[in-house]
Amino acid sequence: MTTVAVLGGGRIGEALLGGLVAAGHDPASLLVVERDTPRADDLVARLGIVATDAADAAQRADVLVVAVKPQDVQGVLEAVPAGRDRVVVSLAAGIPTAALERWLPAGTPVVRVMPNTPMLVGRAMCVLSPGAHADDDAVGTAETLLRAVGQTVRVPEAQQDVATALSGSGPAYLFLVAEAMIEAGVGLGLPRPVATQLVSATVDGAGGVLTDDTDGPAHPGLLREAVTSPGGTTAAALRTLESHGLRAAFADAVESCRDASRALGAAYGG
Ligand SMILES: NC(=O)C1=CN([C@@H]2O[C@H](COP(=O)(O)OP(=O)(O)OC[C@H]3O[C@@H](n4cnc5c(N)ncnc54)[C@H](OP(=O)(O)O)[C@@H]3O)[C@@H](O)[C@H]2O)C=CC1
Ligand SMILES: O=C(O)[C@@H]1CCC=N1
Repeated sequence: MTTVAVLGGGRIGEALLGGLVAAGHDPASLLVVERDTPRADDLVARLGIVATDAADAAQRADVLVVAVKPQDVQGVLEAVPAGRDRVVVSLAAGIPTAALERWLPAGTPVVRVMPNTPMLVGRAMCVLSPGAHADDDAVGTAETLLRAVGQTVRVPEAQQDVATALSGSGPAYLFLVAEAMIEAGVGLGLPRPVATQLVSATVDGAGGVLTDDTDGPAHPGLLREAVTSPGGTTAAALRTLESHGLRAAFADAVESCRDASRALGAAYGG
């Protein structure tokens, strides 16, 4: 079984490790390098994986996953000794493959990936772009790993910033919408557990309908129309949302996110 080492056992590192364990990956082949010792101990206790240091991880791993904050990536990678062949998969927002390659031993195959936290439940969207030394085998290794925890798609690296703004950060937008709906329901008198159940099931169900391609790809506009009876309740709600500029807010938010990712890349020579 492929030995995977995750450098950084924070939120996305845990989502990947937890998703891999849930998908049946042998926990003994999953290594984590996490400088926060209580957190590392907690991951070991809950997931049955192995905590180790960067040198040991680099020696043992077939795939080295970078899951630290963008500003920590250079330090983590420069501590990786040259040695055996391995694929480096970076989950860091904004950091270009050219920068990753500069910080790694010459010729290291690098795959830049924008994942998202639904990894934890096997429903990630992972957007991949290969670096200069990543051949089809290297990209295939990354895809095989990530398909255990969701879907993958390859894009040219120039599209990674927009991908970050849709699928990487996107779960946060949807959680905010869910939170706002729950609070609205509570404000109108529903008990919080009931409001939470109604909204969670609605988000899950709507997602299921949107991704069901039995009759071809679904169109969200048509699905919305199917809920909207002429002169009915949904039309009243949608009119209110449009009057508050919901579409423009999303367009601006996605652009701000794209720009933030682009600025990170620019800071590292991308
Ligand atoms: N969270 C998300 O939804 C997504 C995150 N990403 C990307 O994933 C990366 C990680 O994000 P996230 O998981 O949210 O961040 P976190 O801060 O939750 O996790 C990073 C972890 O790595 C640890 N760490 C940092 N440097 C080292 C080191 N040298 N050795 C060992 N451990 C180290 C940090 O410790 P300490 O707390 O002490 O710094 C922290 O526990 C980022 O680059 C982000 O852009 C991508 C897509 C989605
Ligand atoms: O907010 C961030 O910077 C990271 C990248 C995408 C999701 N979370």
